[in-house]
Amino acid sequence: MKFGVVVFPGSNCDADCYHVIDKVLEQPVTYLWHGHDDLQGVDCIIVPGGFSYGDYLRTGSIARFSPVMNKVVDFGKKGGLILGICNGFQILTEAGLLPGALIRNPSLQFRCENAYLRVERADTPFTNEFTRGQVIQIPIAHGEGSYVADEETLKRIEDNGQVLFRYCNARGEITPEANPNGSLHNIAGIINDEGNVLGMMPHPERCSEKILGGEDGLLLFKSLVKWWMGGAGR
Ligand SMILES: NC(=O)CC[C@H](N)C(=O)O
Repeated sequence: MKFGVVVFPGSNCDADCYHVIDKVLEQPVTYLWHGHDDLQGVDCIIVPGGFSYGDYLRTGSIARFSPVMNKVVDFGKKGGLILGICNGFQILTEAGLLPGALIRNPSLQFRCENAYLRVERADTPFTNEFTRGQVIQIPIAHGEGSYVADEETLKRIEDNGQVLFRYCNARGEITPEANPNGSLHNIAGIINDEGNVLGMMPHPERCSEKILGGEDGLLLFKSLVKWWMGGAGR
């Protein structure tokens, strides 16, 4: 299963994602330069975290106009697998591949810490290696990670089961105290209507090896490969 990691000016988690795919997951991976519009035949695109274009104007709002993003949007609309992490999630909402928006944390703080997440569904290409209701720990690192959407959109994504991860406490309870950034409904990650595009604020690539203090993130990458090898790729 061939992965592509998009690189914008200001991306800073691109090499971490590449490393996990290459050395831990042991799958083929290539970088996709923002200025090119060639997806190199990849099966899954990762839009990594960082500060694309310095977060000017609004996070993700400039990156969304990069030549590569035209192809990423086409790919997603045709059912291609896309994973947007942190700034990647922000870019995917700006590009219209995911509903809602990420705004500045109400605390006005850049939050860099471990967060507990509850896995809401285990029947998707991104979460089949987890169990439903599983509590996992994944680091967050962002200043603009507060998920918002209008009431109608929020109801639609909840009714459709598009929320895959919610911030919770160590016991898996969804509480305001466990919410690091004021996201509506404690939302940490959502998929699109069709289920092939995931955006999440926490960083699975930062907890995919024991030496980094945890491997919960690796299950997400493994889910993609399992789903692909299980028939989706043929
Ligand atoms: N780690 C990241 O991707 C940072 C995300 C974004 N630039 C923010 O601060 O909100």
